[in-house]
Amino acid sequence: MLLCIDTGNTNTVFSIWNGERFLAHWRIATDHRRTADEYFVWLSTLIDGQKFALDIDACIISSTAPRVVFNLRVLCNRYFDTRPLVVGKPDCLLPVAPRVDEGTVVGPDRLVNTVAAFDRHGPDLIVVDFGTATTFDVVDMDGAYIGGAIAPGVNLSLEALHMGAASLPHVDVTMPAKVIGTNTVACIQSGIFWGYIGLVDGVVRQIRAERGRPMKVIATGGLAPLFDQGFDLFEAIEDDLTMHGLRLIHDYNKEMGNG
Ligand SMILES: Nc1ncnc2c1ncn2[C@@H]1O[C@H](COP(=O)(O)OP(=O)(O)O)[C@@H](O)[C@H]1O
Ligand SMILES: CC(C)(COP(=O)(O)O)[C@@H](O)C(=O)NCCC(=O)O
Ligand SMILES: [K+]
Repeated sequence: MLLCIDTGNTNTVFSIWNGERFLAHWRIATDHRRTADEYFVWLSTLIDGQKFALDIDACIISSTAPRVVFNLRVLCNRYFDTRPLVVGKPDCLLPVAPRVDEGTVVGPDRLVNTVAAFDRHGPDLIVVDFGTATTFDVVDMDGAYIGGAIAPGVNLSLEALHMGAASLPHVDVTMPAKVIGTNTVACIQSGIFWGYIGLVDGVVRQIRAERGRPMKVIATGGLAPLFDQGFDLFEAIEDDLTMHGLRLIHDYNKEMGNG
């Protein structure tokens, strides 16, 4: 079985692929101090509640938090006796190389999303990922990542308001009933919700104009459904996009005789 690990700046998701389908998805807060032993205790406890044995013989990691990778590598080596593929490292092959400015280290999550979206939707796409940051990844005709946009994530913006303004409380993101808020919480919710609708719409519009093409928009990340309530911003919402991409990249490396 293949263990796919997707580490974002906020959460890390572990998924188990049995060659045909994902058997489980488990989520833990991202913390670079967590040791390989701690990961394993946590995984073993979760596996106890399942109908399958934890029989891992391959691992692939995508991490937007570089410091976490060391302990994840140790986990794979020590407990599963495998050398993990780490997306973005030279020894992990990608079907198509990104075309960006020399020296740019593209977020591995963006490379993985690109591979997954191209596989499912073909060429000429914009992938929007609502994670810690809200990212826009542009996928070219041949499936290459060719750049995009990075905006602060929804929760990061809410947190920044609370941190920077003495009288503003921490507020949960939701779609407000009205645009004109009549109390502080409703005002913040309106600013964030309608602000992000405008942000996504605006960035997509500008990318399409720059490319001179319609381009499909695929959304992923926990907050994507919130922004899809009747606005027709996205062609599809796929919460398993990153995991699908990790599996594809693993299979591609295997086909190429790598690892
Ligand atoms: N279903 C959800 N509803 C509300 N907030 C969510 C949901 N899923 C994730 N979040 C929040 O969205 C932010 C981004 O989460 P996540 O997609 O896991 O980010 P990352 O991949 O960068 O770690 C976090 O603040 C998280 O708490
Ligand atoms: C933009 C990101 C912070 C998004 O990370 P996430 O929200 O998934 O934690 C990450 O993709 C990253 O660190 N990128 C490096 C710069 C780049 O992609 O150009
Ligand atoms: K992300």
